[in-house]
Amino acid sequence: MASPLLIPFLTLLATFVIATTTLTLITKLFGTKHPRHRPPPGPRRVPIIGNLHQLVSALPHRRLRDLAHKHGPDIMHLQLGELSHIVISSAEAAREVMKTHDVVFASRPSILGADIVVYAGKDLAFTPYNDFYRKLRKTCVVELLGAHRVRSFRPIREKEAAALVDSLSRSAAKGETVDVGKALFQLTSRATRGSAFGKLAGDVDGEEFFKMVERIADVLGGFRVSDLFPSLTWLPVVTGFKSQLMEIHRKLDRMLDDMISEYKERRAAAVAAAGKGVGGGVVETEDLLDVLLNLHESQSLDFSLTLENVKAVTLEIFLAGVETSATAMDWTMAELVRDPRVMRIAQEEVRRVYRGKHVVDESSVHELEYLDMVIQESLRLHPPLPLLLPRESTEQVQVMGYDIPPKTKVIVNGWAIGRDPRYWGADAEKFYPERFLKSTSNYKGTDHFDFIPFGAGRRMCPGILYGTSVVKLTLANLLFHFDWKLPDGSKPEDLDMTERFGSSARRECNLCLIPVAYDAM
Ligand code: HEM
Repeated sequence: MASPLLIPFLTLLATFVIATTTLTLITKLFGTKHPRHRPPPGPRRVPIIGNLHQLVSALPHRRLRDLAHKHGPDIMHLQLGELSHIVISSAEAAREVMKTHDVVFASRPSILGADIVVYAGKDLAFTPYNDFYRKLRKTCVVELLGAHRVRSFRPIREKEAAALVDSLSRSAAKGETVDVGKALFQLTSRATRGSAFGKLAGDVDGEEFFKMVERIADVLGGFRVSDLFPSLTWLPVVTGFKSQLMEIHRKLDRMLDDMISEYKERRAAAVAAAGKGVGGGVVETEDLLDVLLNLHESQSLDFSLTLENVKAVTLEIFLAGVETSATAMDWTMAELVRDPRVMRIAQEEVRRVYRGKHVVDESSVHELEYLDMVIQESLRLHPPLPLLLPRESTEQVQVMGYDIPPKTKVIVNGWAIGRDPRYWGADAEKFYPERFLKSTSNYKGTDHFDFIPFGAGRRMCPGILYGTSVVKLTLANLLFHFDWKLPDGSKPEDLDMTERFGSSARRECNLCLIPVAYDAM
């Protein structure tokens, strides 16, 4: 006979076995509701510095592409100092970051240089994604960089392009070699100065201002140890980096204050002359500083645009617009000189469209379709900001099936995506503008995410129209009025295309060429 305890024991045992099996089954079936954290793949890291040592020996966008090939062709995790980063290297992953989860990734991480120099959160490019940012962005897009405003600056662009042609014609007459890269940088600087504060009497030293802007661009470019180890607050102090930033900020702030004072005096005089009394009416807007000061004084926005915002945005237009546009033109000219076939087709087009005219103005630039493809192809191979601008996640999210915690820094390798054979075929590295005849990709970045020189989504560059207008008109002038030769009998294929990484990915060597005047008659 069975022990009286045996039946309850067996019942208990059976219940336990059934319960455990059922629980295991349920966990297996529905376990995805509480998945384990699944980080993106990435190379092994070492204590303290993480993967930082793997970025030192090459240009960051190239090194990141090589690492991504090995460890995560779509998305890769890197620990840079104290900060967790993801690197996006495919169009599919870029779409998830800049479209599917655009709001989650619309913030920018804090960067010491930007915090100190660009008025800590009062600007556009480095401000976190918040209500203030959204309102400022809308104002900039509508009031400063929209089609209407960019059209109003057409005379400035045409004047600067004509001045460059004059100066090159003088060099051509003497058979001189010209530093074309430098000339293009001066042109974008002057055109931006004209649009931003063209009405200044000139007392504010333009040269000095540009030198300061260049210094900021240098301190904002690349990866800074002080940004990667934010807990070491003493580091930028002992290295002198912080005081260097403060000095740049103080100087620029003073220059911007002087500009604003001059503007205010001139505007007050104009208002008084119109018999309206000081501060009584809105002065007709012309340049960007005028527009910003009008918005500041009239309080017509649904947020308060402070004088610090005015200064930050003015500064940022120079920071974001001058070097990027000049770099884009420099690369395009270098590619054209290296490829006489493409140069010939582009020149034939512009010389046909402007036949019989002495001046290449903006009236017919929209007809230059081949030149458009040339510019696109150059931006594909040489995006001036190869890693766009850094972003930061604001909440937990999944990208390509991997878990990304909040406050993860995001690097989008637009350069690698633009050269990826998965989207651009086996000849992805070749300069071949005709590929855009068939391609439906364009730099608006909203379709395929395989060509994003201006970024995409909420943080996309708001200066596309402004930038491409300068680039296209200037190049059309260079191609119409001149043929181009390399100095010292160098061959096109010998042109050095080495890059250097800074605030933008420029060419390492200056582009020195001999202009030969073309007789259009
Ligand atoms: C060929 C010329 C240019 C290129 C290649 C370029 C490229 C870019 C890129 C890649 C970004 C980051 C986008 C992202 O994070 O997704 C950006 C942002 C920005 N760009 Fe441009 N840019 C150019 C010209 C300009 C010009 C002319 C201006 C102004 C006059 C400008 C103003 C800005 C600003 C303010 C931002 C920050 C936007 C934000 O964070 O909301 N850019 N640009």
